[in-house]
Amino acid sequence: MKDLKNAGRYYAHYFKKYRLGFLVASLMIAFSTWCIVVAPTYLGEAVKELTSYLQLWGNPATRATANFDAFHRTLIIYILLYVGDASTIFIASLIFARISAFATGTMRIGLFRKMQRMRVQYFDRHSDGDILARYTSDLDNIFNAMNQALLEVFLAVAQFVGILIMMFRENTTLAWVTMASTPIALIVAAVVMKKAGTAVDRQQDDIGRLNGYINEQITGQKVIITNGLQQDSVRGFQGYNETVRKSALSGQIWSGILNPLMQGMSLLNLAIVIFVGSWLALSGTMSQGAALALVVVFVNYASQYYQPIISLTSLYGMIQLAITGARRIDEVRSQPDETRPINGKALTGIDHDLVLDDVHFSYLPGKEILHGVSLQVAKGEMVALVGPTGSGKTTVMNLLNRFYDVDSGAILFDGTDVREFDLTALRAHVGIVLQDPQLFTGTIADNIRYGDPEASMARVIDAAKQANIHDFIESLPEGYETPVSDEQSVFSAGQKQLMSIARTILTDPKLLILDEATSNVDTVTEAKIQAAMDNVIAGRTSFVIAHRLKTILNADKIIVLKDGTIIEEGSHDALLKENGFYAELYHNQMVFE
Ligand SMILES: Nc1ncnc2c1ncn2[C@@H]1O[C@H](COP(=O)(O)OP(=O)(O)OP(=O)(O)O)[C@@H](O)[C@H]1O
Repeated sequence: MKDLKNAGRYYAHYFKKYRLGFLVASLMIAFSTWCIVVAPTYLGEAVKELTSYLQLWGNPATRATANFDAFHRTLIIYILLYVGDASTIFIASLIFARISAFATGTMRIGLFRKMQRMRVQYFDRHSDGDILARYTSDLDNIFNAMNQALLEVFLAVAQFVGILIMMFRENTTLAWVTMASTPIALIVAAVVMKKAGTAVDRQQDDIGRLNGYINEQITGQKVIITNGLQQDSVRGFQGYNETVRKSALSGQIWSGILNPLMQGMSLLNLAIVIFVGSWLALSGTMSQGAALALVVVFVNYASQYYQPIISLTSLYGMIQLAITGARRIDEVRSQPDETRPINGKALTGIDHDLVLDDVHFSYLPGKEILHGVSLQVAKGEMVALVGPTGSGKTTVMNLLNRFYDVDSGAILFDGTDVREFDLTALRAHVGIVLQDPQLFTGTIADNIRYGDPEASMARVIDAAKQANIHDFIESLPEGYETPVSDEQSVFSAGQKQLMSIARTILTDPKLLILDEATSNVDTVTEAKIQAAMDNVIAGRTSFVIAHRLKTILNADKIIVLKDGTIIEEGSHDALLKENGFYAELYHNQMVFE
């Protein structure tokens, strides 16, 4: 029920722009409903005309006066009513198709815009597949439901009300007889729908697990091949596949049972109406023609009466998926945006120092990761963060750039808390080279000027030269215009890393953060990356997160983090002299280098 209310609110938000379209479509539906519920009375009328014609024709005295004029007129009106019904439904369906296409388009762009404003935390806590599914299957489910179900729901409700009104106008007794079985039908429908809903939910969960398994096996394919685990992989798949088969079958049985069940009830109802109608006709209170006409009219109504219920139940699955889709997209919409200070201060650079003052931080409540980290970095200094895995190095980086905010303490640029700066200005001055470099669809030049799309070609080339990647780019047949796509990248990890360093150099950041930039590359590329890093670091205040200590020997200050606390701090030589944790780490590594 809560889901339904939320979905109602969600759709109302997107539909309010299309009020006029809804009004016109509603008028069309009202007219079509009027046509469809009034038509049976004309059929009854035609039967009456035909009976009276036959009576006149059967009597030689009146045979000359018998004619088909009235019968034909009534039949023409009857046909026109169906033409009116079909054409207005056609127009209404075009209007709904238009509204659906525009509304889902707006939802998609709204979702995309929202993603750009949201906190990094959301992306850290949700898998890529889950986020992608909101753009694909959830929005598709919403579109399908809007496109197909919206018109049907409007029509079903209007027709149901229309048929009820007309039946009571025509004959109260037969109207009650037609309606008598409704409570039983509704109870049956509710029970089956509940069963079907549970089965479909289980089916979707099982499909989700199957997809997760496939995704994992595709990503880990090389590990599977090198360990000769192909057969095990197939066996694992069979298990998931079997579960999906079973739950899909159960889902299909419960969903499929509803329609024939309702059709059966509708036929039973029809038989009862014909029986009672004929009994009423034979009881002699009406003329023969009127009695026959009444039976014809009610046979029509009784066969239409269940149609709205049948179409609503057959749309149930689709509507359920759209409600779930709305819940999942609304969940994204209701995520908090990044906190941006009102009238945030401008940041032009770091003139004196950068200070972390007793910083405490936790990703999850009650699980503190950084326990009172304090350090000072003078302008232009290079600081290296080292420490065992999970010690909090990347977390410090996340705070400098305000991907997350501290729980207590502060990060100060020239004495000003980072939370007071305009967020865009802050990010413009903080350059990050990530461990896993990201390339975007476009050309190499586009990728290098990604942070400043207006940058001239001369600046692009200059950045590439500083990043030691210019010669490689020039050696390509299309040079800087070589197409790039992260998905089908033909570049090595090192080449991607160098392009990403060039991208950072081009934005000329005042604070630079390099996260493990030399992992996973050969020694020649490592030397190139090291040289590129030296170029980009020169004269800039910078943090380097490194596992390979050889790359940070010339750091002005090395900070050793362990379990979220700084345990040692100083230059490489000073720390070696201290002969503590860093010295041990360094000597251990040198054995393998
Ligand atoms: N988004 C997150 N949500 C919850 N906990 C997180 C999140 N990111 C990191 N952590 C936890 O915070 C701790 C510090 O992680 P962090 O990534 O800062 O370590 P690290 O020193 O950079 O490690 P590594 O050298 O392996 O990259 C770890 O225990 C990790 O499990």
